[in-house]
Amino acid sequence: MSEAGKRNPDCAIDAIGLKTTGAVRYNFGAAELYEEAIRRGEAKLTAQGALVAETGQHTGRSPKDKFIVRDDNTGPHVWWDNNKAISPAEFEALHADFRAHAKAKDLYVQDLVGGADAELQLPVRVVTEFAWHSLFIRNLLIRPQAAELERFVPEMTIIDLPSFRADPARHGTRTETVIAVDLTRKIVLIGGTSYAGEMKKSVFTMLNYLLPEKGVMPMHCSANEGPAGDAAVFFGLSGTGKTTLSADPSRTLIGDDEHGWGPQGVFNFEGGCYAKTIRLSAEAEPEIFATTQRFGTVLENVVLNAGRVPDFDDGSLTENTRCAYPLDYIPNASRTGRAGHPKNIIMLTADAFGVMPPIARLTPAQAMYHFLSGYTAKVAGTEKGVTEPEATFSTCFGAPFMPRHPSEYGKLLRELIAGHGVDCWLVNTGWTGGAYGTGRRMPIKVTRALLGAALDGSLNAAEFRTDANFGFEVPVAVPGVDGAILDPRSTWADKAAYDRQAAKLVGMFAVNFEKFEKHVDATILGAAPHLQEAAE
Ligand SMILES: Nc1ncnc2c1ncn2[C@@H]1O[C@H](COP(=O)(O)OP(=O)(O)OP(=O)(O)O)[C@@H](O)[C@H]1O
Ligand SMILES: O=C([O-])CC(=O)C(=O)O
Ligand SMILES: [Mn+2]
Repeated sequence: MSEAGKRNPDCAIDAIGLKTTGAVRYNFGAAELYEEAIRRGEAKLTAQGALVAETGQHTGRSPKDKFIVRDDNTGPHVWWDNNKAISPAEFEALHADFRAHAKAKDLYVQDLVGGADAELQLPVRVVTEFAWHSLFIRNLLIRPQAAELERFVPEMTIIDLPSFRADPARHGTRTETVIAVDLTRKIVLIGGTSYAGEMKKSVFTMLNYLLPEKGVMPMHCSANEGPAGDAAVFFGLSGTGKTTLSADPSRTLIGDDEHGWGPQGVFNFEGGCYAKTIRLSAEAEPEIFATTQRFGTVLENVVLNAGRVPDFDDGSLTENTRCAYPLDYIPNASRTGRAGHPKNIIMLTADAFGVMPPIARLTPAQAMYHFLSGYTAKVAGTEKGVTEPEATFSTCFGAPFMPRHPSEYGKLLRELIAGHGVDCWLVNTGWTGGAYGTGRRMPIKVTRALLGAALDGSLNAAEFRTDANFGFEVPVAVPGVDGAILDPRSTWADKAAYDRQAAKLVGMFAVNFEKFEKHVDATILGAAPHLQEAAE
């Protein structure tokens, strides 16, 4: 048994009101959790020593099954148009039923921390039914030192019981799946799903609620730092490239998904990464690929071939295949999880309409407009034979995780951008040469070259044109990049089709932004895209 495991493990669950006649495994490390997960038939070993688990029905988050307890404390502060409420009584019933469900189960407990800033950190106790979930969350959050564990007092509790089935009549849920968040008592109950990402995003949701009151901006972004100490943050919705682009051998990785920006600068909420692995290639993403080839990494819904080698091209379980690893599995990752104030903010979008340029410079007002819009596009399900992409607007680049009104986050960000003179950029990692179905995905090499120029400051010296539709500035030439790709219209064989597609997208932005109009001033409204007569 590990050193930490020698502490009375029952105390750890007692303290949060749980009891079980089963075993309680406290703060097990990777080796012990591997043995447990394999012994219990939860997971398998890959040929290279990673652990791989399947999640069954739920291979992604279930945002429609997420609920926040509406009480006197949260009532006035939560953005209820975006968050579903359950009553304190429904949560109580759920909590009691979770306790009953756990009463004879073996349970895994991890004492971890959210937030790399000592002043702002949130100690979290995570109790799971699955050993592999225990390893996942141990990889993802910050692992306290032994001395810190001795005096660990949890502020937040997560109980994750995938075999639990919620009862809509009794618990106020939509289905048997539930993610119930009590922001007041800092308890999250997860049932009816095995998707591990729910746990990490629960901590994110909690910090997104707690930190604005302390004047700290929580962000769905990755972050890294250049050799001159220049930090950059990369906002973006799922699949836009936060994880891929923040892993950059020339820069120190701070984190891949969730950060705070406070008076001291930027800090990671987490101690690990959760990377997409579909079609992962050693050539395009060597650092991330390497994490999948070693002991300790958790692969989720990745299919193995007969030799137990991961087949990253196999999306038969889901397109959302993932790997979860501690931050230090990336060479050149920060040991502190902290950096100074960002010099650059990148807003990532995967524009499947092929309308947006691969990079554009934003004014502070345009940055606020795009932050509140939170645009990306999803490619339609191939099985249905539909080729038309679907626009997604998710405010703050993370609406499912934002308990407060976007204007609160927007105000914080606006002040920080102004106060620190940050340069802002929009980067399209989506389609070029046409929309999805006609064009191709932006080569990662191109995106990296453009980002390199933005982050080292050289791009600011380029010649820019103003985009006719979006009003932002687009570089005309960048050393090392084929100039044609900078102007999306020029990459389309059919210019009229481009203009129609651009008009459609501008229209979608306008409709989406209506709900924010009364919350923003004229400067931000003036940064909205406007349809122009096309050139030529
Ligand atoms: N030009 C590009 N830039 C970035 N990623 C690209 C590009 N072209 C293709 N990709 C692929 O797109 C995916 C980007 O996913 P990534 O994991 O970085 O998203 P994310 O923003 O971290 O999402 P999540 O919040 O869900 O973790 C990767 O699978 C990557 O290989
Ligand atoms: O949490 C997840 O499932 C993955 C993620 O980062 C996101 O969706 O933004
Ligand atoms: Mn990611």
